[in-house]
Amino acid sequence: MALMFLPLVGSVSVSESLLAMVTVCIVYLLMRLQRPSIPEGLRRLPGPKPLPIIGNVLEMSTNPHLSLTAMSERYGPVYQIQIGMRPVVVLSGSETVRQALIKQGEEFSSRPDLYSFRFINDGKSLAFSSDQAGVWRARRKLAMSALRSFSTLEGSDLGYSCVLEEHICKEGEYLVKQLSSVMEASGSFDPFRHIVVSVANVICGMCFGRRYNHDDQELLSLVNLSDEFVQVAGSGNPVDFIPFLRFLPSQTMKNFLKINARFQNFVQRIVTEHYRTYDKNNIRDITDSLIDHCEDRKLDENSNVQVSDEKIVGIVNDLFGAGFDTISTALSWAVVYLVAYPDTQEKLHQEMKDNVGLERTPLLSDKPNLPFLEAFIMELFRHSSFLPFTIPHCTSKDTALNGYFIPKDTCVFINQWQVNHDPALWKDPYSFIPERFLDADGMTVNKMDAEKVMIFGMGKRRCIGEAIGRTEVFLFLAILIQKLHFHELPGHPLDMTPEYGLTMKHKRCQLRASLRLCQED
Ligand code: HEM
Repeated sequence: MALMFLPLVGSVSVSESLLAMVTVCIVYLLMRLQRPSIPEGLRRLPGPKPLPIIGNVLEMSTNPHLSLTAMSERYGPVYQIQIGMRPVVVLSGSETVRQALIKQGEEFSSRPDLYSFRFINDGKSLAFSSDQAGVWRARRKLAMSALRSFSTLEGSDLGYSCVLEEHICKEGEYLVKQLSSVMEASGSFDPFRHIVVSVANVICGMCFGRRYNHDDQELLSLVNLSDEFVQVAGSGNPVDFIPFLRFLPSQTMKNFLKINARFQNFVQRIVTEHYRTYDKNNIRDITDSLIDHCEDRKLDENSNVQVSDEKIVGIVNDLFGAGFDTISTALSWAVVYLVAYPDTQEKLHQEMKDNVGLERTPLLSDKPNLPFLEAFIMELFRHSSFLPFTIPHCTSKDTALNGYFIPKDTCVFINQWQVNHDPALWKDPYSFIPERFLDADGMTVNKMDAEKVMIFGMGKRRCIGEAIGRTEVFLFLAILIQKLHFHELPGHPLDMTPEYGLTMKHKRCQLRASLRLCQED
């Protein structure tokens, strides 16, 4: 268990360690003396007894989604752990999560001020920063409207319902060609390495009006760094909660800072170019539309909230970052599941053949005729739960949940993984069974069951890219299933153990794919 500290702890002298420990002990004792009193009628939160200084860090293990799920079986859907000296409330169970994020949404919608979040987008991230509520609301509204207008724009080609669909279909077809040529040249391919470029190109098109070649070194070096980003930004990173760890040398933290700086530079250069070529009468993409908002000073006319230009244009940084990592993780997992469950892969291909055919590119309008594909995607979201926790939340005032008192400014973890594996909600939750989402006739997806899956969060902080995410996963996957047959590389058995982080990825692997012939029986 202590292994999780190793990347964070370097060589320090004995006297420095002692001084740090004594300081921490004093702070710990002071904090215990200051424990909030519980208002009448409410109870103190249950939870495991914390150790001095480190709290419950050792019990969290390297897979907090599993250990915190196990704790919820013991302490119930609302309990408190302590990471270092900071109390953290953990929520699980669909009803409790819904109560907190929807019915008491206002009280649970802030973000905690966590150390690692200060480096994301230079501390100005829409998703991670602890912006004051009015500023966050204004930026979120702007981001949603920019996303909506640039994803629903009319496509230039006949047959596409919108520019988003056109982008995805073109990138999907290009991805098939790319995988085929890599297969021809090398005999195997790394799914994440190629999917991430195709997905990044879709969001780059919307945000910056450009696409990149699959061999573009600058884009590749950026998108392939996301593994280290998500490891640090995942819920429960000790450095966010144990202040003295910040002063110890850590390669992981150094890499995290480097990734953020590189990301920031990449976007900043594109934004500067956009400012230089901005033309009010020709708004080319989301970056232009955000610059336009700044120029017009039309932001949120109904409120007096002032948001800096930097924070407005910086929204594009969040959209680009969230827009490629989440979707490429989902799609890369999807390909791995297709290989792990070959009968399911064949059933999906057969459904495609029967309802779309093998000649034309699948479209969004085919969705109602591909219920098994929809069920497969729901089961992929549920079973992999590749976003095991939402981004941490924080209480904006003293509140109560299920009769327990939760003080203002308490960090809150929402365990999506637990909701998706709760035996009270799902029969045989650890098995991968896409059919569980189909009605008895096998022809329609049961919407009530589909809504129980939690992967985009819920309530006021719910993901603003959900519609785009669902569209991309569906269309890219439809194209891949129609055109390619995926297999294991002999001698390289699949390892489906996820690596914990903000988004959990499968281990990098080599797979094989063969082109499906159009006249195949
Ligand atoms: C399959 C794809 C995706 C998944 C599973 C996903 C999931 C999530 C989750 C769990 C959250 C945190 C919710 C919370 O803290 O309660 C979130 C937030 C967010 N997502 Fe996504 N997301 C996806 C795609 C996207 C895309 C494509 C974009 C943008 C183009 C995007 C933009 C954002 C933003 C800006 C936030 C922060 C919202 C806020 O704090 O107000 N996401 N997403």
